[in-house]
Amino acid sequence: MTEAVIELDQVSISWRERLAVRDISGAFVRGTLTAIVGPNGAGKSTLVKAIMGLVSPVRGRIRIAGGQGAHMACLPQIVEIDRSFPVTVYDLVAMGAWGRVGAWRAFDRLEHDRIEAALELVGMADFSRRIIGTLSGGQLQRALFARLMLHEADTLLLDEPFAAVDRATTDDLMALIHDWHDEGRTVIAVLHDLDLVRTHFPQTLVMAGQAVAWCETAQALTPENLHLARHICAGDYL
Ligand SMILES: Nc1ncnc2c1ncn2[C@@H]1O[C@H](COP(=O)(O)OP(=O)(O)OP(=O)(O)O)[C@@H](O)[C@H]1O
Repeated sequence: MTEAVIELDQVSISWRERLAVRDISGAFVRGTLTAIVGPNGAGKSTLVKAIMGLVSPVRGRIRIAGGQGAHMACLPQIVEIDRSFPVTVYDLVAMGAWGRVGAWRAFDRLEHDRIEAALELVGMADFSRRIIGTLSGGQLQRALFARLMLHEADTLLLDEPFAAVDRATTDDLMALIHDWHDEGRTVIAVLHDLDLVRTHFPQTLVMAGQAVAWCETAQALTPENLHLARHICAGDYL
């Protein structure tokens, strides 16, 4: 089955009058595991935000199967998390269930069990009462993965999930991503580690404002495509 869950039709997105993403067309197919790679400033995060409906394209269309926001959840860049906010790990993870429960209603036993199970899966069961400001980068990222799980979304977008985490945490969290993929979910992750992409991600979108390649990873991550992406982002072809 090759049903598109997210379809991009000549999508351009601007940031303060400048195009950050230019004329990207293609589809993320249901159940696929796709990496988005590219140099700094290539428009990767901007594209993720547009797919989540947080910014609008200036040209083109983004079609989401089931409508904008349907069954999608996003792991933001860790730098976007306000770690000074006085919230416990448990409450941070519980926020993932707000879509079902609402922000102000008490959690029932089922939601509580879901939160505990997610904390257990990410290896954070013993940290549930800790304030998030006291966590290491890797511990916070584990907690954010648990929050993402609470959404029970069919499509998951992760923006640099392994930035500032150690190898062991990367391996544990990568195993969770494989579990989601095995369950038939669509997973899209912005990544910088190309070896990790080659090992784990069957599909890759190489960005440099525009799409340089969007296909099977071995064909996308050629030296030519990576060279081209670097030069486009450096402004050599303007
Ligand atoms: N919130 C923002 N503040 C400043 N510039 C932005 C912002 N959002 C987008 N831009 C600009 O849009 C372009 C694309 O940025 P974006 O963050 O999407 O790239 P990226 O590929 O995710 O980069 P990185 O790998 O460095 O995170 C850049 O030129 C950037 O300066």
